[in-house]
Amino acid sequence: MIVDITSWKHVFKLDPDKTLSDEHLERICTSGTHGIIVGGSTGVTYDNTVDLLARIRQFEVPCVLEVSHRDAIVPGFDLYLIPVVLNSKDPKWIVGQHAEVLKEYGAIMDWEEVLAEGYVILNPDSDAARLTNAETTVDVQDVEAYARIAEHLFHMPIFYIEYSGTFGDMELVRQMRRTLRNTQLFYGGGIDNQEKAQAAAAAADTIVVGNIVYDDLDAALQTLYVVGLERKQYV
Ligand SMILES: CC(C)=CCC/C(C)=C/CC/C(C)=C/CC/C(C)=C/CC/C(C)=C/CC/C(C)=C/CC/C(C)=C/COP(=O)(O)OP(=O)(O)O
Ligand SMILES: O=P(O)(O)OC[C@@H](O)CO
Ligand SMILES: [Mg+2]
Repeated sequence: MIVDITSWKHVFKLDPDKTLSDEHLERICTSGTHGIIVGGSTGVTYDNTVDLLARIRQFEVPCVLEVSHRDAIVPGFDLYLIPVVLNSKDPKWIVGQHAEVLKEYGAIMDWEEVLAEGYVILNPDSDAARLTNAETTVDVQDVEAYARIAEHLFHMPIFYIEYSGTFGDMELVRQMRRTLRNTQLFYGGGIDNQEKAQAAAAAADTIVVGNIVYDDLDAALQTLYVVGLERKQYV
């Protein structure tokens, strides 16, 4: 199944490197969220990705892989999201890793199942920022330029403002929504209650809820209400 992400308002991001009980996984997957992104910046392996995919596949929710490591490209996901870190100071995270992988898979890939994500990583204290050597000292004009590069130069379907681990600047997110025409705006980082979910959902097209799933599942499920998703039996 190839999923249509353009209607996604809310997704959970599950990290193969973290532990989630069967009961909690069921509550997430049957919550009414529009999709599950499997991904993380560190500790993601082929084995822990296969394991998480198999567990999620017990449920009907769309499940996509956000590729973060070449050794963890697992067949069987509905779609593959490929991060391109536009504010990285190291080309390895913009095209380098990608070129290495495409030397191996390029000729046999089904491009219909792959979407590029133009990332801007803005929390300097996150693993993702450290790993990719992201330039996080940026202003609204810088981020706007990245948004235009993503949409108009690279024709990327997704522009992702990433504050992983902390709640970001919603005025900046709103401004990027005004700047983008067709590219879909993802926001992720620090959404850990209804109020923050409401603010992020008002600013971005799609909100991504990650860490709170592991820290406080009930709070994670509360983030669904504000995007108008149905209350399910476990909430
Ligand atoms: C055989 C088969 C199934 C083929 C399918 C086709 C396919 C998918 C081919 C791959 C094509 C391709 C071009 C792949 C690129 C491979 C690659 C390794 C790219 C590099 C990606 C990248 C820039 C990774 C850096 C880390 C990053 C930005 C990850 C994104 C997710 C993210 C920020 C998670 C946050 O992590 P988390 O741990 O939750 O947060 P903290 O930072 O706070 O810890
Ligand atoms: O884990 P949090 O801070 O919710 O961030 C979600 C997601 O954007 C991480 O890639
Ligand atoms: Mg991590």
